[in-house]
Amino acid sequence: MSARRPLIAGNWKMNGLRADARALADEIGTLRKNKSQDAFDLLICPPFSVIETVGHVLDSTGIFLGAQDCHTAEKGAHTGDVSAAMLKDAGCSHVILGHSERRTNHKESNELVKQKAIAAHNEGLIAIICVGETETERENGKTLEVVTAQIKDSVPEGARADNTVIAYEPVWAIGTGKVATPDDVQNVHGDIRKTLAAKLGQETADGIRILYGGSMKPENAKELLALPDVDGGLIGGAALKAEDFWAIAQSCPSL
Ligand SMILES: O=C(CO)COP(=O)(O)O
Repeated sequence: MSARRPLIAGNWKMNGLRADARALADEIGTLRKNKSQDAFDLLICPPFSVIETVGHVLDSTGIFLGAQDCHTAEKGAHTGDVSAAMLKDAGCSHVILGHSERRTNHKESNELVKQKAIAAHNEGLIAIICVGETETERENGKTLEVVTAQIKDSVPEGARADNTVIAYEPVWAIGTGKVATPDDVQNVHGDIRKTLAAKLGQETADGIRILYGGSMKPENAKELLALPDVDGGLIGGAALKAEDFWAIAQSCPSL
């Protein structure tokens, strides 16, 4: 079991019109309000279009609000993009960066993810930096090599426990129902922490939370969240159902 306070983060991806988003946030907020002594942090990352709507609903629930991407620049001629300053202004405390859906579909490099993380840090946002291998990389025995390179090259030198979270999301496990075995997850998370320690110093690495993401559900959450280097989850599909998201959070070991 980890000594770090677990973070259960919902990545809603491109889901949620205003009425649905409001209803879902309200359901989660109500569950949270009934339990004020939780041994975990909760975070919801809705699409840009409903950030403010969800933020209003979450007000005074203690649930953190985040976004799913940001630009490297503070402002300027970047049609369609949103800056870290704008997210902060809209009430966000966190931003997911380098999700595999962006690394793949938008050709985001490690260097770009790092520049986005620096932009997020400059605005006082917590960057959730995603890493993870593809199925082919895994089959070729390249998991640790790929993830180590992603950590080395996507995490800024200024990363600390209070401004950075890592999410290990094996690409082949996202939205597929396939989940990495607890042994594999612990092995990769342990390796990520070693890489962070070499890059940032042992003490900093010890405090940084490393989340697992990829088909995390109420049925498998307890076993995953009990692993020594798993400090929470980044949840996709199951975050769109309040009771499943809450059940996952309830699976966190108590501190
Ligand atoms: O990509 C994910 C979270 O960022 C995981 O998605 P699923 O939980 O739907 O597999």
